[in-house]
Amino acid sequence: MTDTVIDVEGLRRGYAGGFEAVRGVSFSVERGEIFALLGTNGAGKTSTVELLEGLAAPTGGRVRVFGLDPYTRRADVRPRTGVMLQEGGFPSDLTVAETVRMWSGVTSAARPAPEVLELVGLGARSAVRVTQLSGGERRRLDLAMALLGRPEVLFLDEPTTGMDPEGRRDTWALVRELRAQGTTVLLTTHYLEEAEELADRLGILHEGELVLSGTPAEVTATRPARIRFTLPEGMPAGRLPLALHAAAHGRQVEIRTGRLQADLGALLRWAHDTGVELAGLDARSASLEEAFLEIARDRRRAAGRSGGADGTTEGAGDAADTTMARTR
Ligand SMILES: Nc1ncnc2c1ncn2[C@@H]1O[C@H](COP(=O)(O)OP(=O)(O)OP(=O)(O)O)[C@@H](O)[C@H]1O
Repeated sequence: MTDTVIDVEGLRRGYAGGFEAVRGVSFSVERGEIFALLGTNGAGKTSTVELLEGLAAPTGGRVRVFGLDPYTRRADVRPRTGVMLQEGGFPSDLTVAETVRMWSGVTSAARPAPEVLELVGLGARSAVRVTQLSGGERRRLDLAMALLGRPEVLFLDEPTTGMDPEGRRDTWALVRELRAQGTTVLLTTHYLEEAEELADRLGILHEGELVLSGTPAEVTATRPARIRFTLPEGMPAGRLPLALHAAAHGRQVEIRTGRLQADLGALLRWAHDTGVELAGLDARSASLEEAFLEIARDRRRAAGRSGGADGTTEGAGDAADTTMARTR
């Protein structure tokens, strides 16, 4: 049986002045799932997450966390959630341990300071003043605060920005460990590799609309795979099997296909039968990064076609049509 922890339906957020940053977003997150919200700068990620955190009331639609309205029932919802904001804003004259203790005072059933600092890899830095921490270490401290109350739901807004590769890997391992213990995680990130590594499902926001969502594999499957190779000298690309739509630049060939296995099979059979060696043969599915960039480009192009001077993408086609079945 599923246990829906976050449920968002037709969510809208308009700001004073009339700008609508979130335009009818719907998705749900099950207990123990990691859901990533992706989008370019200004896509509406933070505006959405703030509504889930109960920091503001939506101007339209509905959000439920544990079946409760996080804005009107903030007192019930907040103690069960952990929030890692983009800017923690700690008093910088305190040490790391003092900062944790200060926060513990306003957190019910807080983890002991040494435990939470060990969790985020700051155990050895507890006596250091916050002002002396590196950017990545501050993000770890932000994460420590979010974990202090053993939350059932963790909101992570760009958690690894500023971290070095090791810090990022450590944080990913920790987030996976938390998921294994049943924590539900809603993550926003600019790092597509991070979403690919962590997310069970993800949603791509563009100008306030959720244009695509699904598992990372489902999202990348909406984009063509690519086969690349170099033909031998004197072998024209026109000799390739007709079914393969190849773009050739000299001897370098690139085939874009929605049927990777079938086309790769046909290519290899042809190469075998004709005795042609395909130098540097490389066949791969689209990466999440490619899918993300193409979706943003398609949407911009579609908006241009529909003449939406205000940037709206109402009715703008192809990417929206590929929305996955589990988007609600
Ligand atoms: N208080 C506000 N008043 C008016 N407009 C706002 C306000 N806060 C955000 N916006 C606008 O709403 C849009 C979405 O902003 P938001 O911060 O949610 O995007 P984001 O996807 O989180 O971006 P980023 O990746 O840069 O953090 C932007 O165009 C932003 O300028």
